[in-house]
Parts: sequence; structure tokens; C-alpha cells
Amino acid sequence: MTLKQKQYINGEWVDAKSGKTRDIINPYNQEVVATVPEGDETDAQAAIAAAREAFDQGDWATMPATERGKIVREIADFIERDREELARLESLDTGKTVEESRGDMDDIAGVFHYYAEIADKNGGEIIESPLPNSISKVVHEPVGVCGQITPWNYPLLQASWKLAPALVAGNTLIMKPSEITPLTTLKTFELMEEAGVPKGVVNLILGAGHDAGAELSTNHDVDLISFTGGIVTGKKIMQAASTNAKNLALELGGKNPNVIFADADFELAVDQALNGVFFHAGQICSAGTRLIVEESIHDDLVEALVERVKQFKLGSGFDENTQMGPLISAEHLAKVEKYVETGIKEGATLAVGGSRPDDPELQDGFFYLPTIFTDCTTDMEIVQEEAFGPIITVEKFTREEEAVQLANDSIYGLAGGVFTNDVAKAERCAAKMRMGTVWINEFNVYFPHAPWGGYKQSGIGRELGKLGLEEYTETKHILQNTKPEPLNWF
Ligand SMILES: NC(=O)c1ccc[n+]([C@@H]2O[C@H](COP(=O)([O-])OP(=O)(O)OC[C@H]3O[C@@H](n4cnc5c(N)ncnc54)[C@H](O)[C@@H]3O)[C@@H](O)[C@H]2O)c1
Ligand SMILES: C[N+](C)(C)CC=O
Repeated sequence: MTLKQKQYINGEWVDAKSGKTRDIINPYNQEVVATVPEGDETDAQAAIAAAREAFDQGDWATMPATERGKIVREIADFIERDREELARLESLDTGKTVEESRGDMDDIAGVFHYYAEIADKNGGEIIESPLPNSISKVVHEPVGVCGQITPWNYPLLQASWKLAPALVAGNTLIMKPSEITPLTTLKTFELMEEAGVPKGVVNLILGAGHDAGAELSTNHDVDLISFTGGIVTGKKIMQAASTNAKNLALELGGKNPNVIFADADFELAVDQALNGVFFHAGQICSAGTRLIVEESIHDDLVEALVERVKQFKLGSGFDENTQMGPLISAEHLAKVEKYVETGIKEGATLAVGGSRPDDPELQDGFFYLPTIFTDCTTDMEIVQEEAFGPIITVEKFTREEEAVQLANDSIYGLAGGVFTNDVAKAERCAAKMRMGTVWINEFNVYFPHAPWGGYKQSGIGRELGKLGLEEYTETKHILQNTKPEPLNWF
């Protein structure tokens, strides 16, 4: 592998100060695919110092936004150029199919292009001042030094949602990818160096969350922390960030409802119910794991889903026939198995799946069969908690209001879907569903122009779109008195 297996701090490729390393494992067969530094808080402190100096003393923050946009556009071009290499690295690291990874790389290049395009369109404005002889100006400035922490399921996609807007807005940053999936983020730091991002502006630290990551959320030289990951970690970060009242952006988990009415296009609903969950083996924050189905079509729908699920081809992400890869790790597989045991204990009926596959070729990987539970109710853990695996729970409803009430019965509010051919009904439901994204006759679609984020405990703030850029800016009001005179009060 030609990839640099180092951290990137202050424009240098470096090992961990402790000298420690971590093996990166392919979840398909547990082979070691890379060995990278295992950084800790001392590496994080060095990276924070570099980012602080680059922000306070360097010219990145003050250079014309058009110039920053050009560099970010070049990063997008390099991602397109190296698409295949990046996609293969992502699949090696996560186990997802190369076809999915190629799609991710296209989305990622799109994110860098989008922010490059709007880099110089976030100018300030002159507002009407109520005071005579004055000019009132509102300007947008970078927040400063940004800590960015990403998860393992969409390693580079989630990184791109943070890197591109932070850069075009003029911030400096320290990124810490998940310790188990750093490879495509590493490669992208090579590309950012090639594109000419100045020394100290972008820094990469590797290592576990509880030390390398925790330092980013506690250190007082960090002005903003942007985190994507689980709800438990998110709450810890929120608490740590309070010590210097950092700006905070949280993209957390979801337990996403997919409401299917009897008048929906049946084949479409079946297909999207499967797509909505089983891509990347259900390891998607917005997976539509809670099917909420109108009673009159419940049995037919479940039967159709089960038939299709039985045909799934599990295997290596590098085999073009594979539809679903493994889970990310042994630890995560154990967690998914535990949730299935809980579902059974709670009285849900296992319609299909519910175990590891017995195919001898899959025994070295962290595979789990696609699983469907019926007879589910909202009081069950299996319905309320994010298992983050290939599991669907099915609940029934008879009335529209009941469907919406079930959909909203969750601590989460990331995303949801509605399938119906009645446009007015779809819009009524979408208006009442308390989620950051609602899809109508669609599922799991996102693009750079539209904001992404959660209601309730699914997060704080938005990524993507113009709001995703605003997260990385402070807004300043400048009032100029053009005819100053003393008040002579004192
Ligand atoms: N809302 C979204 O857009 C979105 C997108 C992708 C994933 N997710 C969520 O991510 C979760 C899965 O990812 P995960 O298992 O990697 O999550 P996680 O919370 O375990 O880890 C995420 C990141 O946080 C770091 N971390 C762990 N403890 C930390 C601490 N104390 N301080 C600072 N950093 C720490 C980890 O090293 C990793 O880089 C799921 O809940 C999923 O829904 C959400
Ligand atoms: C935000 N998304 C859907 C790309 C990945 C969630 O895990």
C-alpha cells in the first residue's frame, strides 16, 4: 500500500509520540490491511497548537474566499481522479461493497465541489441602521480552530461534510477519524497536501476516542467541536465542550420510522424498505429500521420482504455479486446479536434471520443475516434502541394519526419515510413527523445542497447545504458612526 500510514501535524507526516501503533483490520476476513499510529492526547495537543498558530498567525483565515474555494475545488478534482483507489480503501476498511464505496466517493467529490462553488457567496451585507449617520454591516468570519470527530460507518463521507465547509469558511482544523477506519481520511489528507492547503491548516490525529478524541473536546484552544457518532459519546462531548463553551455540532444516531400506507405502490415500498435498511448491513444512521405498516397490507408486505431477504447474497465487498457485506467488528457483531436476543425475549416474532450465516466462506468475517421481527410494539427495546445492524422491526397501524404518533414515539428524530400515493396524506404526515429529514416515496437520499441533521436527541445543528457552512462561521455586526460627536453625559 502506497498510503502514508502516519498522522499529519503541522504539515509533517508523523508517528504517535508514544510510538504506539494499531492494526487496521478488514472486517470481511480479519486480515491486517494497514498499521497506523495510535495517537493520544499529546498528539492531539501538538495538532491543536499547530492549528491555533495557523489560525492566529497564518493567512488562511484572511485570504479571499475565492482562493480558498480554488483549493477546495482542487481537492474535489483529486478525489475524482483517485476515486477507484479511495473506493477500494473504503471497502477494505469497512467491508461495504466497492459499488457502494464508489457511490460514496462521488457524493464526497460533490460535497467538496458544492462548498468550493459557494465559498465566495457568503459575503456580508449592509443593513438599514436606525441610527442617523451610521453604517451597519453584518459580516461572516471563521469560528477559529475546529475539532472534528467522525465515525466508522461512512468514514470519508462524514469527514467531507466537515472538512469542506470548515476550509472554505477559513477555519483551521484537527480531524480524528474513527480509530478502526482511518484509511480514506488519511488518503484525503495526502490530497489536501497535494492541493496546497498551507501548513497547520489541516491536521490529522489517529487513535482512540477516549484520549485523542477527548482532548479535542476539552482543550480550550479549540473553538468548535463537530462530532458525528453515537448518542452516548455525543453527550460526553457536549459536557466536555462546556468547559470553554465551545461551539458545538452533533450528528448522532437514529431509529428511523418508515411508514407504509396500504395505498402505496407495493413493489416500490418493498424495494425501498429493503434499501432503506440493508445497505451497508444496516450500519447507517438514517436506516429505516422501524417499519410502520398499515394493517391491511401487513401480512403481504412481510411475506414479500422475507422472500427477498432470503435471496440476499452476503460476501466480500470486492465480489460484484455481493449485496451485503459484514458488520464492522467482532464487538459490533456481539452487540447486534444481543439486540436480537433481547427482541426475542421481549416477545417479537422472528420472521427471518436472527443468526450468523452458516456459509463456511463467511466464517472469518463479522457477518450477520438480514433479520426481520414482526409483532413489535413501541415499548420494546428492539424498537427504541439503535442496534445499528441488519434488523427491521415491523409495527402495525390502522389510522393515519396512529402512524404519525408511532413514528414520533422515539427519543431520536433523524429521518423517516412515508410511502403512499395520496399526496395530501404524505404532506400531512411529513409536516407532523419530528425529524430532520422526511422522504416521501423515497428513502435514504441526501445531497450536498440540502441540510442534514437531527431533531430531538439525534443532534444539534446541521451539516450540508448553506446551514452546513454557517456552522463554521461567526457572525459579526460592525457599526460605524460616520459623524461621531461626544455625548457629554459624564
Ligand atoms: N447523524 C449522522 O449523520 C450520523 C452519521 C453517521 C453515523 N452516525 C452515528 O454514529 C454511530 C456509529 O458510529 P461509532 O460507533 O463510530 O460512534 P462512536 O460514538 O463510538 O464513535 C464516534 C467517534 O467518536 C470517537 N470517540 C469515542 N469516545 C470519545 C470521547 N469520549 N471523546 C471524543 N471522541 C470520542 C471515536 O473514536 C470515533 O472517532 C451511530 O450511532 C450512528 O447513528 C450518525
Ligand atoms: C448520513 N449518512 C446517511 C450518509 C450516513 C449515516 O450513517
